[in-house]
Order: sequence, then structure tokens, then C-alpha cells
Amino acid sequence: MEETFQSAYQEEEQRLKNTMKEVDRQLAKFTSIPVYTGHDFTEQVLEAGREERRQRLSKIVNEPYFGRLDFEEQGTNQMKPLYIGKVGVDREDYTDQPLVIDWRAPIASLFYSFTGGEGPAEYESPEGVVEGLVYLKRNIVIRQQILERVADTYNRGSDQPAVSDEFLVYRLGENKDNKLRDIVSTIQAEQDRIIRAARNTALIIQGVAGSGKTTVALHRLAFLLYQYKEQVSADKMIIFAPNNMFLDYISNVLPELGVGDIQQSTFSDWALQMLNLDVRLADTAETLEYWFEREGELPEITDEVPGRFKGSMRFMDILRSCIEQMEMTSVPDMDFSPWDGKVLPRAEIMKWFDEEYKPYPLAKRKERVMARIHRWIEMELKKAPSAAVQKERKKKASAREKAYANKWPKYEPLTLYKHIFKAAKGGSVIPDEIRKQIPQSVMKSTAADLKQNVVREEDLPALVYLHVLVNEISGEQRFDHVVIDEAQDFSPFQIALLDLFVKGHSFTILGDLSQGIHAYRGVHRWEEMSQLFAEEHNDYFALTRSYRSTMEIIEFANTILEKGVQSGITAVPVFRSGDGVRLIDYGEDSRKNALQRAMQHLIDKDYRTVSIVTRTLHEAKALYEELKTAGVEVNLIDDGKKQYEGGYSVLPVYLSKGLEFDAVIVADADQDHYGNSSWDAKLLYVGCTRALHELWLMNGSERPVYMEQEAKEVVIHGWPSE
Ligand SMILES: Nc1ncnc2c1ncn2[C@@H]1O[C@H](COP(=O)(O)OP(=O)(O)OP(=O)(O)O)[C@@H](O)[C@H]1O
Repeated sequence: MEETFQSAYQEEEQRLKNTMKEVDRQLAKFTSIPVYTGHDFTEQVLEAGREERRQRLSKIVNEPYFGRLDFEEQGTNQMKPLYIGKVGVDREDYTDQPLVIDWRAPIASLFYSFTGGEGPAEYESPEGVVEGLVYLKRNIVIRQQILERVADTYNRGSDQPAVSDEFLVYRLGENKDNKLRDIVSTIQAEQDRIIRAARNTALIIQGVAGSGKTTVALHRLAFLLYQYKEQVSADKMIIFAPNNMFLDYISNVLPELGVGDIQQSTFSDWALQMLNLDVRLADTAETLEYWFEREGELPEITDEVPGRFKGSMRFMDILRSCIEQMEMTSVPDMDFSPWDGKVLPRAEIMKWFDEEYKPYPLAKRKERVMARIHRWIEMELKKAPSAAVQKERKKKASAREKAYANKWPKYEPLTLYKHIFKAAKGGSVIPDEIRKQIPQSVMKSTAADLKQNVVREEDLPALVYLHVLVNEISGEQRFDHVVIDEAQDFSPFQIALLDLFVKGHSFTILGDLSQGIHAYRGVHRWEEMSQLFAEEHNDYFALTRSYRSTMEIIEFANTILEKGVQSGITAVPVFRSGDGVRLIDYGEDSRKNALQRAMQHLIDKDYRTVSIVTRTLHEAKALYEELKTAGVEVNLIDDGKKQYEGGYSVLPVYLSKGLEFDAVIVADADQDHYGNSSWDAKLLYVGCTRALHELWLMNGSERPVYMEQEAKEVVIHGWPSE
């Protein structure tokens, strides 16, 4: 075995040397050709090709590839070693295998989809399905041109027929810094299927915590850009994420994959930038405080709570009916008379509005009708018997034209919205029978907000929709593809609205219902989203393997899911074992001392990122101050945070969603802080599943009952011996 390893290592060292030589030769050649800056079109095209080549070569110069797959295509009788890297580079003569194959190329999919076995494997090429035999699957780690590791995960004929997880486990065991990173060398078959799924489908992905949802979505964008170069462009793709700190956390992956320019935003920022509203947006902290800082039981979350109602398709339909109703009554109920004795009958104006300009959106129709009236006035003015009469009529017409325009409704989203909630000045243009469909409590609270000129995040989909109904969606507002991360916190209305902006229902929608801690506004079942699309336009995937945490942590978290959340979806761990989950009672010690001591223990173990997770923001702030005073260097993560610095942090559990840390300490894992409701259990589940290698839960009073049941073998009680 040792001998085989030696020869594999030597073989790869030789191949690396040869590759580097070829890369250096090509680079020298292309950089020695002076950059063409002239106007000759053919020369410009050639120069663009050379520049692309220079860039590819400089990208692979240090770490040219990460994998090798030996494949014999059926009927060729020739087994070829394929080297797979982040960027593909051809040999200069194009005669043989490429020097490095791009991981997104069809043939490279075999590297990911092949799960072992003696039988033939296949991949889909543009020419059809290609069959053949895989002989070797090898992971290769190269850093700064030095071969560091060679690990065969499949070798035909050896006594290990299935693809082994050894290399994956090695990668997962590494400590994390402050940014999410790419996984091109270890993408798993189930993830690869999602990454390479067809473009014009709304993909809905339910994935357990740590199953790689965010990572997979980012790799999918890189794939789509490669596979559909002609149809999609990076600046027309957008990722919606829950907050700006999360966007910062994921910001390294796309550049690592050689992808730039993709738009990244929160839904609110995107909506606000489109609406250009002159209002105060209620502080989201208020809503978070209302739901997360409360004492005692959570109020019942029905479909009538404002967040759920305003995110429902019911509400979307109500808004559409309002606009349809308004369309019928838009043209003022009167003839237009520019001066006494001259009349443009309403019937004529209606004909323009209802027939000729019907294809235009409402605001445009009004604009067109008013412009037409203006032209009509000008024509009529020409018929005046004298210049003086003409002048007199012109003056009158101008005033009457303005007055007439004012009789039309204002197609401005906020004004329309205020009308719907009876919070606008002047008479309402919305009939009461439509308004009656809105729950009384929602009517009341929204009207109160709007009278103060306050808009909440939950109102933004409605405002954007009203904007869309009365105005056109312009070309530059459209998307080629939309990614929605933490989609369980999105509403059906938000998805249906975004669908109006995206071509071909091209969505990647990812989330985890077990982490649905914002249930007061998010979805409770994925069908709420899938039913928005025709069957042939949506697809559903479930990711059940969790890559983030050790087996012990996953098993412990699974118990919380099963017993606390009563969820049927539990995570399957990768075989990576670590320390047991530690449960520590504060005991005689003060809470602050115990938490400080716990943090110090984990810092001393050289973990790069350690976090204390509290139940509320209020508690996080207080603990942060205490630790700082005690000389511990920690960061506080609150909802205004724009950047994630890594290191040691204190944060409320609801802000930890999406992030991960080498070690996590859950402060106050007791019944006073986490009750018996499934919502409490979800919060605790989110906190626990942030940990990669170590998880400690500290408590000052009784622990929640669902915490320890059936996870006894993965739990250690008390402090480690010093
Ligand atoms: N195939 C893989 N190879 C190596 N690491 C992986 C793989 N898939 C996921 N990971 C790692 O697992 C961790 C979790 O990934 P990610 O944050 O994308 O998961 P998630 O499903 O979005 O999690 P959550 O829902 O808990 O936020 C990351 O550290 C990621 O690098």
C-alpha cells in the first residue's frame, strides 16, 4: 500500500512539473506578444482571445488542478487521465487531452457523480450520453506549486470498490476562517445534481443545516455562467440573502470560482432602491425584538398575523383586484372641456384609454391619454378666429388641462397602498368589498403605521407589486437567474413577485424548514412555494447529509429536531468524529465566569472562530460588555453589523443563522431561555448546528427536556479536566 502511494505521489509530482513547464511556456509566449490597442476588428478579437488565455494561465499557475479521473470512453479502447481544475486550459496544439479541464465541463461531472462500482459510468455531453469505465478517482492538493497530498478515493481493482470519504473528511476537519469557501474539489454527487440542474426551472432545495445549500447555490451560479454563456450574464444574476453581514461572509466564494459582478442584496435593499420611497422604514430590530426578546410563550402564528398575511398570495390577489378596479374608474367621470363651448366627450377619451393604449401599463396609459388630449387642444387652438381668442383659449385650456389631470388617480405605489388601507387623504378609490378581505387587525395596524408615514419590511413586496402593476418592468430590472438563500423566511408573495422579474422561472430557492425561526413571515411548507409554478417549471431536491459538524454534534442536534421540533427530517452525518457535546451547569460559578472560562478553554485549543450564542440581543450585548471588561477580545454581532470578522464573537442565536464557527458555546441552554415550544427548539437547533468541531451548552437552571433524550452517548457532562 505504502509502495503504491509512493509511486502515485511520484507520478503526480512528475505530472505537476510537466504541467508547470507547459503553463510557464504558454504564459511567457502570450505575455511576450505586445497588447494590441488599435482599431482593427480582427486584431481586437485576436487580442481578446490572448487576454483570456493570459488570465486563465495566471489563475492556474499556483494550483493548476485538484483532481484526476482516469476514464475510458466506450469504444475507444483508450484510458485517459483527466486533470480537473477551477479553470480549463488547453494544450497549444489542441491535439491531445486539455492540459486542465474546467470543473464545470460535462466530462468533469463524472468526477463528482461517480459513486464507485465496477459497472459503466456515464455523463451527459452536448452530443448525448457518453458511457465508459472509471479506473481512478484521485484528489490532489497543490499549494503554491507544491504537491501536498495525493489521495485516491476510488481505484478500480483495489479492494475498496466504493468512493471513500477520506479526503472529504480531511477537508472538513480543517479549521475555518471568517469566510465561506469553495468546495470544487469535494462536491458530492447529490450536490452536483443541483449545481448542474437545468436553467429554466424553479429549483426548491430543502437542506438540513450544514448540507452545503449556500455553497451549492454559489457553485450553481458559476456553472450556469459557464454552461449558458450566451444566454446569461453575471450582472443579471442576483443572490438574495438575509442580511449584509451574511453577504460579506459568502463574498469570497464567487471570486475564487472566477465569477464577478453578480448582484447581491437583501430583499429590502432591492425593493427600496426600486421604490425610491419617501418614508421611514420601521427598524427591523423592532420586529426582531417583538418576536425574539419576549418573555414567555410566543403568540400563536396564524395566516392572519401581519407578516404571514402580507406575504400571502391572497394579499397579492387583493392588490391586483384593487388595481383592476382602479383601472375601470381611472378616467374621470366627465367630459373634458378646454374652454366654454368646446367638449371632448368622455367616450372618446375612454376609447383611447381602454382600446388604443390598453397594452401599456396603467401609468403609461394615463400619460399617453393626457399627451393625446394636449395634442387635441393644440389642434383645436389652431381653429381659433383670431390671435387674441387663441391666446385667451390657450390660457383657459392650460388651467383646465391641469385640473383634469388632477382628477386621475395617482399611480404612485405608496399613495395607492395608503388608499387600500384608508390612510390616504381625500376619498378612497378602493371599494370596501375588496378591502373587507383584509383581516381587521392587519387593517388597523397598517393604517396606523401608514398615517405616521411608516412602512415595515413586510409591506415591501406589496409596494413593489403595486409599482409593477402600474409601471413596466424595464429591461435592466430583469434577471437571468435568482438565488434565494434562507428561503424558508421568504413568503410565497415575494417569490411570485420575483418571478415577474426573472426569465423562464430560473430560480434556485434554498432553505431549511427546521430553521424556520421567522415563521411569523416565512413559509411553513415548501408546497406554498412549489405550487406557484407549473409542474414542469419546478423541481424539488432534498439534501440530508450534513458536512459542517462532527457526528456527535449532528446526532445531538438531531435529537432536538426529533423531540423538540417534531420534525421528520434529520441530518445524516459524514463519518467525522470529534469530542462529545459538553453540557455544563453554571453551578456555584457566576454565569459570566463560567462563560469566560468556557471561551478560554476553546481559545486555548487554537480554534480560529469561537462564538457564544445567547438567546436575545439584549443578553449578547450585556455579555459582550462583561467579557470586554474582563479583558477577553470579542466581537459583538448585532443586526446592524455589515462585516463578519471571524475570531471570537458573541451574538444572539437568531443572527447566527447561515454562519459557522469552529466551536460554539450556547449560553443559557435552559428552560428559562428555551421553552418547550417547537419554535424554541428550532432556535436551539440553529445555535447548535453552527458548530464545526466542538459544541458546549451551558445552563443555569433545568435543561429543556428534549435536549438530552437519546443523545446520551454523544454527551459529556461537566468541565474538562484541567
Ligand atoms: N462537498 C463539500 N465538501 C466540503 N465541504 C463542504 C461540502 N459541502 C458543504 N461543505 C461545508 O459545509 C459547511 C456548510 O455549508 P453551507 O454553509 O453552505 O451549508 P448550509 O446548508 O447553507 O447551512 P445552514 O443551513 O446551516 O446555514 C461549509 O463549511 C461548507 O464549506
